[in-house]
Amino acid sequence: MEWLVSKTGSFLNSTAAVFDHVIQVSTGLEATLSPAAIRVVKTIMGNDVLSAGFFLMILGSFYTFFRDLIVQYYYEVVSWFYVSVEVEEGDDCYRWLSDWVAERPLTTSVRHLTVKATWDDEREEGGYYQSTRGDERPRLVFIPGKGRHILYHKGYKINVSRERPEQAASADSEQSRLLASIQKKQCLTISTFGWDISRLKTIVLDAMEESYKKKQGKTTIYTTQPYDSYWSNSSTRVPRAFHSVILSDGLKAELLEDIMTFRGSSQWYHDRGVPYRRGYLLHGPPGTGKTSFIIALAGHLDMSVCIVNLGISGLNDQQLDQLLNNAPRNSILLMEDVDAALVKRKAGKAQGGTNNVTLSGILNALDGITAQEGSVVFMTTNHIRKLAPALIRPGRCDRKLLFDYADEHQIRGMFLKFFLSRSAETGLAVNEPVDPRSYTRKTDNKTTSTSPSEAAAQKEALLKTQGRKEEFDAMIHRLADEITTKLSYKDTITTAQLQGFFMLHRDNPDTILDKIPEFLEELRREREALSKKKSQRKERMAKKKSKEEAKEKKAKEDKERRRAAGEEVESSADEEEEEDDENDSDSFSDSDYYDEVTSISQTLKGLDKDMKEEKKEVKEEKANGFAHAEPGAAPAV
Ligand SMILES: Nc1ncnc2c1ncn2[C@@H]1O[C@H](COP(=O)(O)OP(=O)(O)OP(=O)(O)O)[C@@H](O)[C@H]1O
Repeated sequence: MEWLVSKTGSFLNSTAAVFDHVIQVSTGLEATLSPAAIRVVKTIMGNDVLSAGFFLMILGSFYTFFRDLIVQYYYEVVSWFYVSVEVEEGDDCYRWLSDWVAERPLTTSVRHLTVKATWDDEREEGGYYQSTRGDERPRLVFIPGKGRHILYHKGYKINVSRERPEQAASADSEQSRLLASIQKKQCLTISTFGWDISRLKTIVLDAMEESYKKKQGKTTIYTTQPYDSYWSNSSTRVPRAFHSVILSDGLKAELLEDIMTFRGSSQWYHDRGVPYRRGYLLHGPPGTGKTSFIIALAGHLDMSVCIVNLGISGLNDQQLDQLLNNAPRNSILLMEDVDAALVKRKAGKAQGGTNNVTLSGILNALDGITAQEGSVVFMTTNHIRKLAPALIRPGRCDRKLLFDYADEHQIRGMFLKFFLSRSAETGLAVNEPVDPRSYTRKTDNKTTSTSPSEAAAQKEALLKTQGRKEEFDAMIHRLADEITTKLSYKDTITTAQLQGFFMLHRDNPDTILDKIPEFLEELRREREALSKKKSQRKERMAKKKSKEEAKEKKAKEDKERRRAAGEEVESSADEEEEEDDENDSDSFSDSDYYDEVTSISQTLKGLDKDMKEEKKEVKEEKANGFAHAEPGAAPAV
């Protein structure tokens, strides 16, 4: 202890001596310092504790300085021995490289993973399709998570680093900081030891090739996440067979021809200075095949589909513009339910929501699609009347096509699609009782070698089956004729409802005819319930509106009174908002929506009334001994 005290004392003395010496040596300095400053320095030097503290402070500063220096140069020095490639989220390369990394076997160094459940069709090839009692499970994809990881590729070590760049602390509020951090794109860096960059270039090229190979013959669907202004998600799926979508006679062929002509007319557009893009609006009741058609069309034309959900929270005009402009090449841009997005915006605004897509934002984004030559944009809506004329004027929307309730051609087509044997669309042989569990995936069918006698027996069985199939098909055609006399456009059935009905009886097509009255009755009840609900909602809205109007009127009168009394009155946010909406002359009002709903329910009521009258007529005809005529068999409207 004594030793420690004496050592510390001598250390402090020598420190003081050093400072004394410094002071003495810098006598010139003394002349320049003010007497007060010299007094402070001398006090410090004369006090053991103060001079030791001062010394430690200097020591600490040196330590920090050298530590930072080492850290900074360590990475520079180390990186001198490495080559690296960095890519930002949102770029195609990011997707390719992420998938490439996900496909590599993980080493023990990878301890932080991101896991993704996917239902893509890759499981058919990869053999990682899991099944218990025949039911399906998603494929789990494990990807190295945030941080640095090591992988081995062709015998050499690859460092993979996934980081989100540091957040600038300048954002003024917590919310904007959060928003900015979400918007900040992740970076993926791959690096390897040595100075040969060609290895990494090869990896990127391989990743791109792998990605294209996987997408071959598939339809890729791109979507986006809240707050992202790039296509952050993509999934591939087996293309939907084009002939599986049943539209009115000639509509599909007409649309296909239109789009094919467009795709082959780039020179024509350039020569005439017309922006080379084409917009389509598919409108009509829900469940009439609008989305299905677009997906099938993309598969047929070997294009991808980029789906923008305009109602997604956090999406603003600028992001929408970026999304539309940065859509992957050779893709169809699909904006679903455009009307709903604007209604949501109004509701969102009222509740302080974050959806900021405006009508003018959509218009600008549509007009500004310049990066993509030959863009094909599809919009869908259930309520065309709610759309602003500016949105659907030619140039933004070149073709408006009604996807209506199923007509006879569609009813027949849907029935044949479900029940005709060897149905090319479904691959199901429906002349055998179809047990859903007997439907196996392509990969489950193993090719086994057969002996000549087995082959002959199989051939005979096949011929027999063939004969039965032809018989069965003839029956299905007869049934289809009868069904189209019982159901018609007038029944206001959507193709989705038909699909549900036929699927319900898929094992017994011959019972379908008897089930039709039940089916129609069910639809009628559904419609009634829906229109009741809608009229109740309309009443509620009208009440709410009149209350709000009364409140607003009162507030305005109050303000007027105060203004008249000479008080200073600020214009409220509400007033400004109101002005905004008024300026937004293209926007539609809620009342339009309800007008439309009312008109639909009135049409339905009218149709029901027509049917009742027809039934009455038939009864009368029967009573008068005329030939039997089925209700609902009136010609299509
Ligand atoms: N015309 C059709 N041909 C074949 N299948 C159809 C057709 N219409 C609807 N379907 C089937 O009905 C379901 C719903 O169809 P889809 O989503 O395409 O309708 P939609 O018109 O886009 O509806 P919404 O307006 O609500 O988005 C799908 O399973 C689809 O297979």
